[in-house]
Amino acid sequence: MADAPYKLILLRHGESEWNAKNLFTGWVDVNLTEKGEKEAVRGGELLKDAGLLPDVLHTSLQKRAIRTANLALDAADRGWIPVHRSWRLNERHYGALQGKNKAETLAEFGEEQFMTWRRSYDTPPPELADGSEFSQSDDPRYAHIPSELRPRTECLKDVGHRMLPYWYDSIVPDLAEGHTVLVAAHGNSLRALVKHLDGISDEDITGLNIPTGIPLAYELDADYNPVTKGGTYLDPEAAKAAIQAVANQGKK
Ligand SMILES: O=C(O)[C@@H](CO)OP(=O)(O)O
Repeated sequence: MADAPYKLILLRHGESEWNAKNLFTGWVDVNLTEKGEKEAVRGGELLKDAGLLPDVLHTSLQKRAIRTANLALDAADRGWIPVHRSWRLNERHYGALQGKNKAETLAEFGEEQFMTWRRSYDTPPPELADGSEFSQSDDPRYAHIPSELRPRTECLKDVGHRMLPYWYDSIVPDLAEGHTVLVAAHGNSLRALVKHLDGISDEDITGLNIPTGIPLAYELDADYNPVTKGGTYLDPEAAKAAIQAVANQGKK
């Protein structure tokens, strides 16, 4: 289609071990649960059924996104496509909340503070000390990032700042070449990308949640703006229920 030349698919990883335990995760590199693996396979089947076959994959450096992409692409028989990975697609660094239980945090600090940390645009949680058991300060996959750029906590605004250079420098050039691009990433790195694509305000982004394992397809016009705001979930009914479940996290 001439007026919608570019195809982009966003995929949040399937349920992780720490999603299942209701823990703030961020940069901690947890694996998928069995349910998460099934969600990833189903995500790939949805791509195949829709005839939306990725030509190139971009992922974070975290195994829940990497494994989700691999399982989904295998299910769509596209495990062979080229892949690029970047820390810039990682989940938001959750600072000192990493490893903490969401329900306990809500009970300890109250709903306003909890939601400010979880969903406000520009208030990060307290920093996580280097050397903490939940810190990635010694993780070799991040050794190339200069210390002053390596996050110790992030709000969504910070995620946008570190993610968007990757969008412009690495993902847009693949779209420009006519590739159908799959981005396998995380709840908050994808919220930052959707905010940018759909032009969502700092206030309204607090209400946006991304479900696990359900592909969100965008057709983009010549200026890389969505033809349909918000894109299209390939399983809209399942997405609706799963979005509500993410929004309610902690409140159980
Ligand atoms: O814990 C996290 O890293 C994220 C995603 O699972 O949680 P939340 O949806 O609360 O931002």
